[in-house]
Formats: sequence, structure tokens, C-alpha cells
Amino acid sequence: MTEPTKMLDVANISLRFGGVKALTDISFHVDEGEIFSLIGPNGAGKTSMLNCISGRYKPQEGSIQFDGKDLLSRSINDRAKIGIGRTFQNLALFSHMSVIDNILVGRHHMMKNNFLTGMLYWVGGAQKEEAEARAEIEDIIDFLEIQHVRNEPAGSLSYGLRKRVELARAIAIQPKLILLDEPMAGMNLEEKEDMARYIIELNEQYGITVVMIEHDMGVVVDISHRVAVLDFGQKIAEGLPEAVVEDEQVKTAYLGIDDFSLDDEKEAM
Ligand SMILES: Nc1ncnc2c1ncn2[C@@H]1O[C@H](COP(=O)(O)OP(=O)(O)OP(=O)(O)O)[C@@H](O)[C@H]1O
Repeated sequence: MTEPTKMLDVANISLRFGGVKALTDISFHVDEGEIFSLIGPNGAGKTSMLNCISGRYKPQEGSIQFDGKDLLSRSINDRAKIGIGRTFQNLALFSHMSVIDNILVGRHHMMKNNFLTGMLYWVGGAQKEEAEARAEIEDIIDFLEIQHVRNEPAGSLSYGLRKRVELARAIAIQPKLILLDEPMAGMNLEEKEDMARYIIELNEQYGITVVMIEHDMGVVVDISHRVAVLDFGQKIAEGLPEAVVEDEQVKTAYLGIDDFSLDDEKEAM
């Protein structure tokens, strides 16, 4: 068997906001091809951790490497260029723009032509480049089954569909790694099942490595290869999902929290 390749290496990350310690000495790694979930109660530091990887927050201590290269010295835009895509906890679509234009926004950073050369759109390369981007985006639209709403304004869609459009936009940058912040939040059972299927397929068919924050424990156990658990900004467990949910420290952290009723979730799925 070949050794797994380490894609993301998070080492000793600490992040403070004034006196609030959002993350303390967090280390974990994600192998190429994995679906890796970050879980933990509200306020545990999950989004802060994702924001350190995506470049929104700059930790005071520690390092993050992506494909063996330092990530913390890079800008947010640079991260997209080197293959890191993300979706947000709260939807971040342009509601008045069509679905297809929202997805194209994700793609634009990859285009060689910028605003100035774009002014020469009808003369040369930009037109061809845009046509190529649109063709690739049609594949993503097919994959996520959003053909029927491709020309609708994003704001007119159901919540579940908008989440899918956001995912499409993140895939459009052709990421090697995708960061998903609560992809199933606010979804009904059918929408959750669809989203779980898309995540598995984007991982298996598109070969995209996934780091996901998710509260639905049934989904986490069903689709994650490995899981890390945060509580009060500290990592309290890491490992295979079935083992992590049986961990006593993890159970204590979740004590009294309805999200953590694995049996109920399993029945519901
Ligand atoms: N921009 C910020 N400014 C100040 N404090 C922040 C900021 N972002 C996060 N925090 C604090 O850091 C801690 C961790 O928050 P974070 O949002 O990362 O947790 P979380 O596990 O994602 O929670 P949830 O599941 O509710 O989304 C909390 O105490 C939060 O108030």
C-alpha cells in the first residue's frame, strides 16, 4: 500500500481575539483524498480554524502548510489560485445575479484576462476564455443538478438550492481542497441526503479533498474518513468517526446537546 500524501498540515495554531482564546495549540493533518470533519459544540473554534486555513483570520502562533508550502504568508486570493475553495456558514451569493453568473464569479480569478484586457473582450482572448469557462461550468451544473434554475436569480431559489449553487461556485475554481462550513445547515432531510451524495461524489469523482464543519452527527459519521473534535478552542479528540463519537471526553463536551444524538440521526437518515 502506498503512504497517503499529506495535503494540509496544521501545526500548533493559536488564535486570540483580545482576551478570547478562540484556538489553543491546534494540530492536525489532512491527507490527499480525505473527507475530514471538524466538529464540536457551539463556540468551540471550528469556523475560526477554517478561517485560518482560508486566510480570513491570521493566527498569532503556529503554521499551516498546503502541499508542503507555507499557507499563512499567502493572501486569500492566492489560496484560490493554489487550489483551495470554500463555502460559507451563511450564504454568500449575489442574490440578484443568475445562478450561472454567480458560478462564473468563482471562476473569474482563474482567467488570465483582467478588467483592463476585458475591455478588449470582443477583440480576442477573453471571449474564448469565457466560452471555455462556461463549458466547464455546464458540467458542474449537470453534476449538481441545477440545470432547471441556471438562469434564475440566486435570491429566488430555495435554501437547499442556494447551498448547491454556492458549492458549484467553489468547485468552479477547480480546487484540490474544499472547505465546507456547515454544508447541511438549515436543510430538510431530502436536501441533506442530496448534499451528502454530492460531497461524496466530488471527493470520489473529482478527487477533491474535503475539510468540513458539520453539526449533523449522522452525516459526519456516514461520510467522513476522519474527524477532529474541538471544545473551547482545544482539540480533544481525533480519529475514525465511529471511535470519536464513543470517546468519553467528546460525549462530555456534547452533554445535553441535542445535535449529538447519533441514534436519532441514524434513524432520520
Ligand atoms: N471575529 C471575531 N471576533 C471576536 N471573537 C471571535 C471572532 N470569531 C470568533 N470569535 C470567538 O471565538 C470563539 C470560537 O468561535 P467560532 O465561531 O470559531 O466557533 P464555532 O465552533 O465555529 O461555533 P459555531 O458552531 O457556533 O459556529 C468564540 O468564543 C467566538 O466568540
